[in-house]
Amino acid sequence: MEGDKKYGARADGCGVQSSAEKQMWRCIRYISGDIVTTTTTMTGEVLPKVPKVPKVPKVPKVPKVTLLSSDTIPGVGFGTGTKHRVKKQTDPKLGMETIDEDLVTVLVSALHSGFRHLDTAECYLTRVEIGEAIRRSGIPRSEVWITDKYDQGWKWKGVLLPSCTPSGPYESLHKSLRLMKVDYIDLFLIHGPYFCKETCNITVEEAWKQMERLLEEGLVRNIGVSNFDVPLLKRIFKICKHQPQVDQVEYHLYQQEHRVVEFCRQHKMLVEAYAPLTPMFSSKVGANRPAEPVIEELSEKYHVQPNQLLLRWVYQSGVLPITTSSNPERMKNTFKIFEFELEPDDFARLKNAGQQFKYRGYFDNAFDLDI
Ligand SMILES: NC(=O)C1=CN([C@@H]2O[C@H](COP(=O)(O)OP(=O)(O)OC[C@H]3O[C@@H](n4cnc5c(N)ncnc54)[C@H](OP(=O)(O)O)[C@@H]3O)[C@@H](O)[C@H]2O)C=CC1
Ligand SMILES: O=C1Nc2ccccc2C1=O
Repeated sequence: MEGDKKYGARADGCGVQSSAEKQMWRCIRYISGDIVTTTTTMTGEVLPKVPKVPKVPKVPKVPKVTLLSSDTIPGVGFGTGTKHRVKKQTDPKLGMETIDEDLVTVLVSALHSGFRHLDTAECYLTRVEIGEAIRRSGIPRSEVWITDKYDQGWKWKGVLLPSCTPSGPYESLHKSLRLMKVDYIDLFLIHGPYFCKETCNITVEEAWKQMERLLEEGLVRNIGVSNFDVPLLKRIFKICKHQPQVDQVEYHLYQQEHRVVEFCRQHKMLVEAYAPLTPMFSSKVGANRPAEPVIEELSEKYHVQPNQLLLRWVYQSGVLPITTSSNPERMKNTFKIFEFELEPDDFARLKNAGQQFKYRGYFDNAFDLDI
């Protein structure tokens, strides 16, 4: 038809497309979030360069752990707190809404190494990178488990820091969905135990009711806590309609958290371990600590590196490790932990050696060290 010749092909593929029409369709695809390589609009406006969606590499199979809710969570998590949090909080060019490109690169690398479980929190300021990295990785959102945390404010080394969302978890989660550009979170935790007038205006019971509302509205798939000792867990159990699925705590050879682990086992809650590699760092725990020779001997016996031995010990004790690294080789070598098993005697030797020394890197004023 005459008209078709003049204006080129239609979007349904009939005839020949004019360059203006091609550019219009690229432009529409760009605006709708579809990733294309064009850098200019029809009017010549320069768009930011957007990388093509990469091919998702084949990755090792990671076992999943079943929660009381019946949801299954990948057996090792990749954290965006600690070193990543410090960078985001201290670089004046970065902030809650500003993307740290280096962290997005780290996260895409972690996803392409095989991690399908990412850990963030309101106060890490890394929510924005989590959402961006998942989109750039080419991995469907539904295949990645996101854990996020409500910031109830902190008492940290004698300094009082107020909550980022004084009205509670409900507001925090809505902020999170906007920053990540996702429509649900897999697991939402109350980050810490500091419910007091100086840090936030709500009680832990009020916060839990807001968590339950988020669950009932389908905006979060699971709810839980972090850094909660038994007395605080009992307060939740006293008032809850939906019980916590998870308690994320510091857990490693030198901090075995017997009381919390026992309570969680009784209530079918999963314990997650942050800072699982702590015994490797003499800068933290000091030199010549009792587990050192055992870690060395058993790393040789199992032909693994100390980080793999420590992560395996955590996993084999029924606790899900959350680790992190900026180094792609270290990311990849994490998955070796699912390829070997510590013999019961070796597991016990590590456990017993660890119990000869106590070290807590976080929140020593919130826990009783006399375990
Ligand atoms: N709920 C809470 O209150 C808390 C939660 N968390 C969460 O847990 C996550 C993990 O905690 P984190 O203490 O960082 O965990 P880890 O114990 O896994 O320590 C990670 C550190 O170890 C280094 N590392 C990793 N592999 C090796 C190796 N093979 N040899 C030497 N060094 C290595 C990494 O540096 P490199 O990049 O050089 O490899 C990184 O700095 C956090 O990111 C956060 O998401 C953490 C603290 C508190
Ligand atoms: O990753 C973390 N680093 C921290 C330091 C202080 C309080 C909480 C955290 C984290 O969750």
